[in-house]
Amino acid sequence: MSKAPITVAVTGAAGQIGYSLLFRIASGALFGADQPVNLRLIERNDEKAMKGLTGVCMELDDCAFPLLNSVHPTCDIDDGFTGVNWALLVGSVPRGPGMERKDLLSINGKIFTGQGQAIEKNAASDVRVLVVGNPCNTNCLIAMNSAKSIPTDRWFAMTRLDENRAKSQLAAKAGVHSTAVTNMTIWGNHSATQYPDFFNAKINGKPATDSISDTEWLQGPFISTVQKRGAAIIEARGLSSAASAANAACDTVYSLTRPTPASDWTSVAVCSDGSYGIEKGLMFSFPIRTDGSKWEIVQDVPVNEFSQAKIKATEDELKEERAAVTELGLI
Ligand SMILES: NC(=O)C1=CN([C@@H]2O[C@H](COP(=O)(O)OP(=O)(O)OC[C@H]3O[C@@H](n4cnc5c(N)ncnc54)[C@H](O)[C@@H]3O)[C@@H](O)[C@H]2O)C=CC1
Ligand SMILES: O=C([O-])CC(=O)C(=O)O
Repeated sequence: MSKAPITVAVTGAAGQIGYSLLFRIASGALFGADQPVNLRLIERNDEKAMKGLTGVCMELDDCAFPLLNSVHPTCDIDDGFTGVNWALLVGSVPRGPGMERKDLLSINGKIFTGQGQAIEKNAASDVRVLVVGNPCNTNCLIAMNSAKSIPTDRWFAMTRLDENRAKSQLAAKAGVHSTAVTNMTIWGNHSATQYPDFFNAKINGKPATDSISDTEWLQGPFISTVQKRGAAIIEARGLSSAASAANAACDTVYSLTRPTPASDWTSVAVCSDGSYGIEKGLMFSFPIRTDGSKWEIVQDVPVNEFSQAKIKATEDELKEERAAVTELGLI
């Protein structure tokens, strides 16, 4: 007997990331080759956006995906989040050249109060939420605080693109394939203060620092390349990264819904429980392991003085962002 479909809402479905993401979801990349999905596609109440969404729905039809059970386009968020098991919150304005992601707080932050409330009111009782729209950690904080009856362990903000970027950089430097790089933690904010932790990363099961002895590169260009990769893509493309962001969203949901491979972990921002001294309640990226349904922050990852200073800087930035959205009345 075929499985009951999983219902996935995607906001900003007619945008750049949406255009890469929806076809992956419909083809089974998130939940597997035997798992049907319903898509609930949410766009702004705007003629151009909704017309674009109509075109995307036509293309989804034209793929005749075996696993795609239904597609429901809407600009009504209550309707859009009805019965959803996963809500992928992508819809928001991307930054342009010269902007930092936190410059988007006042533009995008308000989207997430209404969406949090609509998810609380309409979603399935097992709903899980992944925020992609920037600044994603603090947008997630806003949505989570607007939906207090949904347990805090259901809320995630995406730092997997940073994890993937960091793995690729280490792999290129060590002359190995990116799959040889494991245990890659991104600590903190999806921003230029994030800390890609090379000390605890492994290459072929051994400390990455055994393969890469260039400490100056690890402490300097490696970290700053990962931190500033989004800006470099905007500079090169004139548009923010979309295909790699959609790919990372798929990876995030995939990793959260399957057991984490032995002795590895993955990075995603979750509501801090005070682990590693990070203030409780901040949406902070940690090393995470899961059995496919319950996740935990990996404890006892060594944090030396260098790492501690980097982790503190990104925590401080998240506190500043939280103060800014508190000031704006969003939490
Ligand atoms: N966390 C991460 O690693 C990454 C996050 N992003 C962020 O993802 C977001 C989306 O990026 P793109 O798809 O490239 O932008 P885009 O501008 O191509 O698409 C955004 C879509 O969202 C829609 N939208 C805006 N407000 C909405 C609302 N209130 N409800 C529903 N839909 C709404 C727009 O109509 C548009 O179709 C941006 O904030 C971007 O900065 C992008 C790359 C990586
Ligand atoms: O940099 C941006 O604004 C888009 C983004 O989040 C990324 O590419 O990491």
